Amino acid sequence: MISIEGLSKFFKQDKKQLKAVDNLNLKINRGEIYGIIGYSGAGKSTFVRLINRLEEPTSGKVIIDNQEITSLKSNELRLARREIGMIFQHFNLLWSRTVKENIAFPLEIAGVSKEEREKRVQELIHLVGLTGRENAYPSQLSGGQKQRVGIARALANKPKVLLCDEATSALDPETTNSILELLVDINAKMKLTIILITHEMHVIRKICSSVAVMENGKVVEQGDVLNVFQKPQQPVTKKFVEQVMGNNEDNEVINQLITNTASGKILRLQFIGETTNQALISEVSRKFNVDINILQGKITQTQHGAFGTLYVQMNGENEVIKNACQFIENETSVELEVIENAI
Ligand SMILES: Nc1ncnc2c1ncn2[C@@H]1O[C@H](COP(=O)(O)OP(=O)(O)OP(=O)(O)O)[C@@H](O)[C@H]1O
Repeated sequence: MISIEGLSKFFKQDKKQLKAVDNLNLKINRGEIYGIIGYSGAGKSTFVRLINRLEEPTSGKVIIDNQEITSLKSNELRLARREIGMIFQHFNLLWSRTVKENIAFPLEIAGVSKEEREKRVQELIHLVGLTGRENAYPSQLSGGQKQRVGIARALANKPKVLLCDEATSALDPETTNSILELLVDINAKMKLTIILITHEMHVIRKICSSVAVMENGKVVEQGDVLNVFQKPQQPVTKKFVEQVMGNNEDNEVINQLITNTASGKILRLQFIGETTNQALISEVSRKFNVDINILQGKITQTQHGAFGTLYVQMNGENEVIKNACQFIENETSVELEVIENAI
């Protein structure tokens, strides 16, 4: 468990005090992938750098598994840092060293024997999918491969925690996905806690179980990713959710659907953590002899199942439609709202 208590970092800027991180309080469970999202300048990087004390806090505590990181002396801090790996947006690799030598670097510093180093480096190269590239230099690698080296290096000393500072922001969407999948794989295999900062909600959606939203140095909202997607409270959170879901639920859209739909009933289906959204439509259609047309909507996958809204048109006899609706309401976790009888 990681506990952040009253953590603050103030900088002096033009004789004024800038509150980059302002009284942060968070609890992060062991083994989870915890996302911190915020726009540029929100204080995310400063926060993540306070966790391993790359930045010294103005006040407050960081406690990892009962060890107060913020009160450690420099010797103790050096040892504690072996248990906190970090990866960066621009990879921070050593350009004059090969892939193998970059990954071995933290092991050399930790005084690991040559034989053991070589064994561990081979394991890591295999883990991050870089077999065959051991002797390449960073300049010969793609962005995704460079980040794989960064990840292998961060994992060399078998840390308990991995900090990811905008680790996919310099990568194209496809490479981003492959790096995110690698992080999920590592999280499951090594049971390590991942704290990831980003300004992209799809990164949170894809791999995080919990999220905190930062604005002006403060956490303005936090919770399970599904809950935050379902009921974003703060304007900034709503904007982030719209990055993924769009903003298609206004009355105008619904009115248009009603006008354009000639028969049957229009239903709004809200999926929250559902794993079988496609199966539901075909199941209801088969079971009740109704036709279901998907009119519009968006379903997206999170770590805890599907989330989103579908507008559908259901055609059939009134009594049958009623039974089908009752089935959806009573037998599934999908929330149903009958919008309107089409004319
Ligand atoms: N060393 C520093 N000295 C002075 N001000 C700083 C320093 N580091 C960060 N800041 C300021 O603190 C605020 C938060 O910066 P931070 O980099 O943590 O935000 P961020 O959310 O990570 O944004 P970005 O994604 O753009 O890096 C900004 O206003 C920044 O200018």
